[in-house]
Amino acid sequence: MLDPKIVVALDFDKKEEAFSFVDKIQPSDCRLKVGKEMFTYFGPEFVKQLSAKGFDVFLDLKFHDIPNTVAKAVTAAADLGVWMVNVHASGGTQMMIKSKQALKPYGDNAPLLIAVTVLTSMGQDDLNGLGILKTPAEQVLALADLTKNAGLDGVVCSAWEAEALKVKFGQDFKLVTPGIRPAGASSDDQKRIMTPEQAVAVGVDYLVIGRPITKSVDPHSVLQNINASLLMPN
Ligand SMILES: O=c1ccn([C@@H]2O[C@H](COP(=O)(O)O)[C@@H](O)[C@H]2O)c(=O)[nH]1
Repeated sequence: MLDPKIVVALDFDKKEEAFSFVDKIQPSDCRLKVGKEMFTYFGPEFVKQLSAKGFDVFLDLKFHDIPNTVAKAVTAAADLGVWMVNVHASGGTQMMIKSKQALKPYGDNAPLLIAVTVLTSMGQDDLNGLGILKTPAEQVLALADLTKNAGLDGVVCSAWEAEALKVKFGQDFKLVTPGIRPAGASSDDQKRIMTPEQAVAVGVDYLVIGRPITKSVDPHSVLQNINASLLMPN
């Protein structure tokens, strides 16, 4: 069975541009991530259109609210038929437990439920600004611990934390990492970055990549080249 590792962040403000990209690729090349921008513009119908083309969709809305509200939002995502959905681990244990319970009726068809730890755009200064004195790695570990204990399937983190998380939580605990940048690419607003090849080598399960692919002059070739690089031994 195909299990593409790349999840392309479809952050476009025009549906036509997103479809022009999607029409050049296959579900065997990558999965697709729909985040706040495209979901706010184009809604559930857009997600259904991507699924109808055969793509697994990661609905990256990072729910963060009281347990009842988040559990219902996660249920709505499951009804939409997405492959993966996420919440913020900092929403707390009860919020995560209730969200996981909400997916029970879906059995094997439930989406993977993962939790965001520390955004990849944040470094030590950003954490300190929030009054958090732990290092990003320590804070990720603490939030991943809450996530694992709440029974979720994995976390969103940076590839920098991947090795330690796999050692502590095991191979089945999924690691989904944005902040992936091919060598030489601009880091944009990302702070904790790693190349696709290095990220796979440290145990990342799914690589979220947006602008380095979608803003390039030949996005399809960039995607193919990254996929090819993942097959080569380091
Ligand atoms: O910690 C996080 C969580 C989510 N994201 C999302 O991933 C993509 C990254 O896009 P790039 O263009 O490759 O930077 C984007 O949709 C973010 O909302 C993240 O970057 N970091």
